[in-house]
Amino acid sequence: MSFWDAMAREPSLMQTFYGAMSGDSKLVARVLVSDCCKELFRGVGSLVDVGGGTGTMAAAIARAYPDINCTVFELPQVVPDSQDQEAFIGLPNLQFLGGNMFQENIPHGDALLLKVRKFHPLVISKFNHLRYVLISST
Ligand SMILES: C[S@@+](CC[C@H](N)C(=O)[O-])C[C@H]1O[C@@H](n2cnc3c(N)ncnc32)[C@H](O)[C@@H]1O
Repeated sequence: MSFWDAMAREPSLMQTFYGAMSGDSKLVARVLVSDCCKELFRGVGSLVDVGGGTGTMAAAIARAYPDINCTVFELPQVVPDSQDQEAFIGLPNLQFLGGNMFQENIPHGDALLLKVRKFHPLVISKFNHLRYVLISST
């Protein structure tokens, strides 16, 4: 059983983990959507946050750039609670898609966002053909 599957069996652990991830993303998102990073988003019409957790980062981008269509691609067990968050209602350019990045095709996007500590070779091979990869690492 994977770490993620094991965690899915412990709702309180899930809440703590994804809450912590979201808190970190709030900080990083403040920089990413500030004027200093505007250039990164030039020409980007669609963005996929791969393993985007509860959507904090994608939502910040969707709010700052209403013309960018943002998708959070996450494990199916994380999506239902995430997409129902009240803060995301009224963000027409934000959607969630459940899937496993190692088993399924990552949806197409002009830009992919992936927050990891180190790259898994499988992930790199999937990203090779893409135009942009925005990386944020804690
Ligand atoms: C380090 S957390 C980062 C979460 C989010 N990007 C953030 O910054 O808050 C890694 C994320 O990848 C997701 N994840 C792990 N394995 C995955 C897979 N095979 N396919 C899709 N998402 C996956 C986890 O559910 C988790 O939300």
